[in-house]
Amino acid sequence: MTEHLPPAETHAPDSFESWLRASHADQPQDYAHYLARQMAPMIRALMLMATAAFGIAVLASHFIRPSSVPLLLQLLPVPLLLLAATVARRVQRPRSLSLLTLTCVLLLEIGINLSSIGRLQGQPLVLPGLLLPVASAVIWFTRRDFIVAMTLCVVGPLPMLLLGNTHGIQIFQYFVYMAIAISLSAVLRAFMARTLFEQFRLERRLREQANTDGLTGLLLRNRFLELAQLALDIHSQQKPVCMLFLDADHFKQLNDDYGHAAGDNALIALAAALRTQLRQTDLIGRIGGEEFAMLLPGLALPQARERAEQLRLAIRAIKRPDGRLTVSIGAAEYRHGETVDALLARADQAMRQAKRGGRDRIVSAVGN
Ligand SMILES: Nc1nc2c(ncn2[C@@H]2O[C@H](COP(=O)(O)OP(=O)(O)OP(=O)(O)O)[C@@H](O)[C@H]2O)c(=O)[nH]1
Repeated sequence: MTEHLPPAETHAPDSFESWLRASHADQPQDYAHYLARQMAPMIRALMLMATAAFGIAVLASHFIRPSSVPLLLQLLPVPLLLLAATVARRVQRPRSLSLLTLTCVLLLEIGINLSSIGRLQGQPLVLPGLLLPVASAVIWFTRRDFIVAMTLCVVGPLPMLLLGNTHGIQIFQYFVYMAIAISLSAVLRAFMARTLFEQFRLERRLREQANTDGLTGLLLRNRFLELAQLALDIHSQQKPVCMLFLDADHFKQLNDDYGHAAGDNALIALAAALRTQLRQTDLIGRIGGEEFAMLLPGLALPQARERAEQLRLAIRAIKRPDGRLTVSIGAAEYRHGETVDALLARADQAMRQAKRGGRDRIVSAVGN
């Protein structure tokens, strides 16, 4: 009885869920991590700079114009700020980094408000200037980070302004200063965010190119094996997994008789034929010159052989100058505890047997 195979999905580029959707689609999470990696050193540096500037400003103003708040209390945020900067050195995740930075802004605000108590009017207005550089450090992450950071900048110094002796003109000056600074941040963010995203995409494309074969666009051996091992780890507990090893027949002859370009065209057509049979969970790679491998999660050997037969016929439909393009295929089913290399080696052995048996055929690995 013939079992029905799951339908092949035509838009599943070289799939295993389109390389776990990591290589082709724009990945907001990947991008957030990329940003965190890029921005982390600057964020830490700004935290330290703001801490040092805050400490110096509080000490200096204490000697110039002492406030009624004890100096130690005014300096209380400094160790906490240093702690936040130290923790930030180890943090990689964008959300945690953003939270730490916003905490740093909050601590600065507490310090700024503390140091303003009992001072002459207007004197502490310099300190809110420390907030923007630190708050700006996270505004690239998400729009929400931008809004939270800018709101903190505006709202944080308000107690100092409203409860202190600050007169109306100074409050007005403060808001003009903040409005200019925030507008500037918004404009910078809009342009920088686009540049950073383009750079992220470019770097990712370069990484992908390093993993894919230039001629067929399929995964190269190492990347194929890496992803195949991952797919085995994910799928092999619950369902069978098979590996096909495909090798084009008499390929040297094609090259020798009709030139390398004819051989290249045949390889491109072969890869395209493989792609048309691909499901989301499958994975294909070009693992050698005219050798291809296909991992088929969810298929036991009889079904994998059926799929191999479909592939063999699809490839047979490709014309080469001296006749039909054919492949010899070895099929092997995953055995518990086996590595992907061992599975591939068994499929390879079966393929060699198919060659010895006359080519253009499918052979299953022994022991399956
Ligand atoms: N055009 C082209 N040829 C390639 C490429 N990579 C490998 N080849 C050729 O593929 C041929 C493989 O030859 P063999 O390993 O002798 O195998 P075969 O001639 O296919 O014979 P069987 O496998 O025994 O059927 C060699 O001539 C390689 O030069 C490529 O990217 N483009």
